[in-house]
Amino acid sequence: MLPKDRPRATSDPAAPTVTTSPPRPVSVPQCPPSMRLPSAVRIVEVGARDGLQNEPRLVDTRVKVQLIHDLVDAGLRSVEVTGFVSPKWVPQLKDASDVMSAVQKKNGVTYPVLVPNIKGFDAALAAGAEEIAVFAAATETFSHKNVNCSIQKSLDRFRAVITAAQAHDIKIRGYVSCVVGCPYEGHVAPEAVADVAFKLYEMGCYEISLGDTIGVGNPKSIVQMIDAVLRRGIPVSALAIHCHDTRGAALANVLAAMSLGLSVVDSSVAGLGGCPFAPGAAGNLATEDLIYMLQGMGIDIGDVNLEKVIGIGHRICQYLGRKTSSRVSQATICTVDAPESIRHSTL
Ligand SMILES: CC(C)(COP(=O)([O-])OP(=O)([O-])OC[C@H]1O[C@@H](n2cnc3c(N)ncnc32)[C@H](O)[C@@H]1OP(=O)([O-])[O-])[C@@H](O)C(=O)NCCC(=O)NCCSC(=O)C[C@@](C)(O)CC(=O)[O-]
Repeated sequence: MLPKDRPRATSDPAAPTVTTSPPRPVSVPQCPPSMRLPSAVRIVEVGARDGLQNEPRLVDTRVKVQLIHDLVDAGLRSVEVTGFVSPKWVPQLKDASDVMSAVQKKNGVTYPVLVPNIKGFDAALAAGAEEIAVFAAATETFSHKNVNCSIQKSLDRFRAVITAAQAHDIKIRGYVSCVVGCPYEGHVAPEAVADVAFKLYEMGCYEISLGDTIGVGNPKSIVQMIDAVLRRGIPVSALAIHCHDTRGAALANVLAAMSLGLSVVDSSVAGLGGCPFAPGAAGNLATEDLIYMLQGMGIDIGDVNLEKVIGIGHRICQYLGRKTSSRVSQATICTVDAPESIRHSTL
């Protein structure tokens, strides 16, 4: 209100009445509430599976095994190895048994593998898997495109897989794809995600990874979706976030998820990846970028060596003949002449 328009407190009967209310206490500007972020985060590295499954050129089995060994050597403690899926559907992973048998497992590291049905479970078991991941979708069309059946049918298959896995003391992780958007159906209702996530959790998945498969989420839609999942009854400790970086929002989305208490984050070295049945989906959030952010914020991610992960990303990209998607990695190349502290460490 401009001064000339301000109501005048005079005895002029034409003047607007000014009601005087008791003085209000001076309000001190509040600092924005600080985000209640978890003090520790577990990174689930999915580069060897999600990262490579969409590569057009067949990757040599030895290269995959070396990649897995290197990632573990760099300090990552959950490294997804491969998928026991139909080779007709995903030819890149047809060497799943060979990769799994060649991996030299280390104590304290988990090596989950994707399993779509009992056939895949039997093969994973024979290859020595100790943790599997089943994968459902929040939309019918994506479910058909990815696993050739309805959501309900896929859950029925997973029930059989989970029962068999439990009989062998094998841990089961669950994925839900298309948690905010679907390449075929568009917007996805948070409640639809919550339904599928809860069914997987109820069946026995110890952790549910919520996948923004095509990277259309933003911090607001991610929070709304997770909120619906939490309200459905899954504890936050049983949730993980899996963001593809198609539109550059993956890191922001991870931080939004963490602000709700999520402390497990999937990522892929060099940002490799994408689902073959999700057209337009780019790679995952780059592990290098995630490490840089979390270490810089003082969040405990274990003894993970960023420099080593950057090196692994460069090597696998060189092999694949592609450019890394990791911004941290790109920045490291740009600043080769800069002081060591700027090149490699978090500021
Ligand atoms: C589910 C099926 C098998 C159904 O596929 P289908 O064609 O309906 O299966 P089927 O039972 O009719 O079998 C067809 C053929 O595949 C064989 N077969 C059947 N099962 C297996 C198996 N497990 N391992 C090896 N072979 C198998 C089976 O033996 C048969 O061989 P044939 O008799 O014709 O010679 C197929 O659709 C499939 O394998 N889909 C997997 C797709 C996939 O891997 N997608 C990528 C992973 S999901 C993802 O990336 C998203 C995620 C997890 O990262 C999170 C996110 O970002 O959202």
